[in-house]
Amino acid sequence: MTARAQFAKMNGLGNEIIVADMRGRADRITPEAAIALDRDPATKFDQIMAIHAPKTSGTEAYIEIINSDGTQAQACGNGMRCVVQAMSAETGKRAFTFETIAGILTAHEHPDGQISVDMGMPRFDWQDIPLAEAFHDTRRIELQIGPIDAPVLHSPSVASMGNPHAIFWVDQDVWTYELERFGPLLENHPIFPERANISIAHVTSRHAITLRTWERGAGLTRACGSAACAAAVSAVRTGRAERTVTVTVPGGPLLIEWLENDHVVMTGPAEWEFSGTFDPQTGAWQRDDTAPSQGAA
Ligand SMILES: N[C@@H](CCC[C@H](N)C(=O)O)C(=O)O
Repeated sequence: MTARAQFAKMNGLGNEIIVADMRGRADRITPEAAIALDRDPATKFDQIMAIHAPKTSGTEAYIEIINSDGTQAQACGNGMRCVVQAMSAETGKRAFTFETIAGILTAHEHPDGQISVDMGMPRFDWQDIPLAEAFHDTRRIELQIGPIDAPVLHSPSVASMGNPHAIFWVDQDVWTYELERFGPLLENHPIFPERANISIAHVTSRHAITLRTWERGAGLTRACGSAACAAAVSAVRTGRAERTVTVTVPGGPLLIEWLENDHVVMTGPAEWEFSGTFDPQTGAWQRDDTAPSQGAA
């Protein structure tokens, strides 16, 4: 049996996150372990943020992001806030530089506990998202769902925040749409060769957007930070909003700022729930404060 790794079950506005400490280990979390942890109601999650030893000098850690279906993601804004809170509690530091598969990013914790993450520069070229065919204006692409002559959702903006996003604009309450039905169909639509995160956005003022997201590899979520960033920049590109906007997701509000240097900064909270240890091969786990009987496998 593999030596157990420490983890913290956390959330970022209800985006369910497991922060796993994989530093000093040669092994990785297997897709089977991720799926087993997700299957257990106590550890059900949207993403695992696996903290590995740094690969590049000047960075605190290399962060691997794993969706609940066991696949990898390039970005996770809410998860990154959880990593910052966990590492800030461990080290007393407030500012961090991390590396992910998508590159280097910085983040810091404010005195009031809110955490800002520099999510980097958005990309809009169809090859970068990526799309399966050329669309030279990604503010609005041809894609619809529902009856051909009366689509329920249509003409999304698409953007990459390191990971692929499609934003469908609607004029009414985002809760009136069956995202759980349309999400999986759109996530796996052939136009998205690497699948996509699918959001429904209602712009309620030039500084406010309401958003729901079906996450690639994880499904319906109470919050998706990179989707909030993708919606904010797409709202600016389509003339719907200003560069500073509050994006309200089911879990609460996120402040998104698209800076003049093209970087997108997301600010919001993170919350610790409980800690434990787990086996990165199988997903068998145990709470720190309970007897050894608890946990999967
Ligand atoms: N919850 C995340 C995004 C997670 C990644 C996504 N499911 C993907 O595969 O791209 C966030 O807060 O950004």
